[in-house]
Amino acid sequence: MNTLQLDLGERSYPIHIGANLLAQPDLYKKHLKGSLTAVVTNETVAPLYADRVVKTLESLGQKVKLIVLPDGEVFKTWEVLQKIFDGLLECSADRKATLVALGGGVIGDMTGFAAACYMRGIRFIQVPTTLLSQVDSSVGGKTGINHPLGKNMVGAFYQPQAVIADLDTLKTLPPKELAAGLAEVIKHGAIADAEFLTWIENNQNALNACDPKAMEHAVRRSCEIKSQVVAQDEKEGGLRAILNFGHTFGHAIEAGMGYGQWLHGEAVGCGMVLAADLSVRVGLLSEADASRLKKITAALRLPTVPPKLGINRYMELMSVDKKAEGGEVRYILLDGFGRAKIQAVDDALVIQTLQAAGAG
Ligand SMILES: NC(=O)c1ccc[n+]([C@@H]2O[C@H](COP(=O)([O-])OP(=O)(O)OC[C@H]3O[C@@H](n4cnc5c(N)ncnc54)[C@H](O)[C@@H]3O)[C@@H](O)[C@H]2O)c1
Ligand SMILES: O=C(O)C(=O)C[C@@H](O)[C@H](O)[C@H](O)COP(=O)(O)O
Ligand SMILES: [Zn+2]
Repeated sequence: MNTLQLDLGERSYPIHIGANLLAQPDLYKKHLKGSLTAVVTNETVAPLYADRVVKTLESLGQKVKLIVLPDGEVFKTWEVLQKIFDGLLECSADRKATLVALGGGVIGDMTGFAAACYMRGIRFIQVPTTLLSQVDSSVGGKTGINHPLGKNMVGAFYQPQAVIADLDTLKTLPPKELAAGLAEVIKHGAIADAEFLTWIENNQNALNACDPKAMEHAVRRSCEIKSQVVAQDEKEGGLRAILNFGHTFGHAIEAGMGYGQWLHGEAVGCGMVLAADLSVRVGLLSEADASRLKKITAALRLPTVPPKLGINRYMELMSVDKKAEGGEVRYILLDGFGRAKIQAVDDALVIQTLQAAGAG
């Protein structure tokens, strides 16, 4: 097992990465305060892994409440969030209760938000079971739900007590979900570590095959990169926005198509290809590098051609991006691999990117 530390002063926490971690009581033990733990999961993950986690918590003397939500991005809503509060109140959870988020990014984001809100804040532990959630969403404390008009529009920065990433859970992940997670892995290489991007390029077969050694490296290096960024800028005052590379276009695809039609990672994969093209138009990135990123994205079985939502619709959807300031949308661009920057871009160039990609 590898353990990284996300340094955030009194909100610092460990990120454990390794095989067979779900059933290790010691990893949960010191993060529990009271005698009740609620495990929040979904209908797909519960039959696979809930029993193991519940039994482990019970072995620590915890009373365990299992809260099973419907599965899907389309359920990342107020109504479904309410089911977590219903479950907590049903078992009279008090302020010492702990939530365990067992699942992918949807479960992690919603459970974290519920933890931030319930009685104005209780503890929670992230137990990510998708590649995407192990390399990205379980780390850094962004929690929340979607709004029909925009992704993750309602939420809170709220850090977990610990992240327990059991690499064995990836063995049951469908190939499409594996690819979605690889999009955020590519993102980490593209924005912060050119060598890591080359490693991804050279290990594409192992990554596509979910090879355990390749997964271990992808998860560990991604968590290192993300932790270093978040430690410097927890609440996205500046630097943290680089983690949003590909997301301005990607979130527009997700909301525009209807949540769940394109997986988050698929939309981000395609969004990164568009953001790289925009970086070329702005004069920051070479055409050769943009084309290399597109090749890597395609090789990891991610879409590189955006859906035809229409140019105006894209511009409308992107105008609600959380990075916008004073009505001006700011994009994450690549200034070469391993170097990202945030800047406003002339609409005309964005439109050129969308038109050239066939988004119109
Ligand atoms: N908070 C953040 O920093 C952050 C970062 C990236 C993405 N996100 C959010 O995360 C979400 C996407 O996360 P995701 O890609 O994990 O999607 P997800 O949570 O929908 O999980 C994907 C699918 O895999 C299933 N699943 C989960 N674990 C499994 C396993 N081990 N075996 C088999 N099936 C399994 C789920 O039930 C689901 O059907 C989006 O809502 C996105 O906005 C948040
Ligand atoms: O942690 C971050 O910061 C990120 O931007 C990571 C993204 O991969 C993630 O999708 C995040 O949820 C997007 O945040 P948002 O603020 O654009 O909703
Ligand atoms: Zn993302």
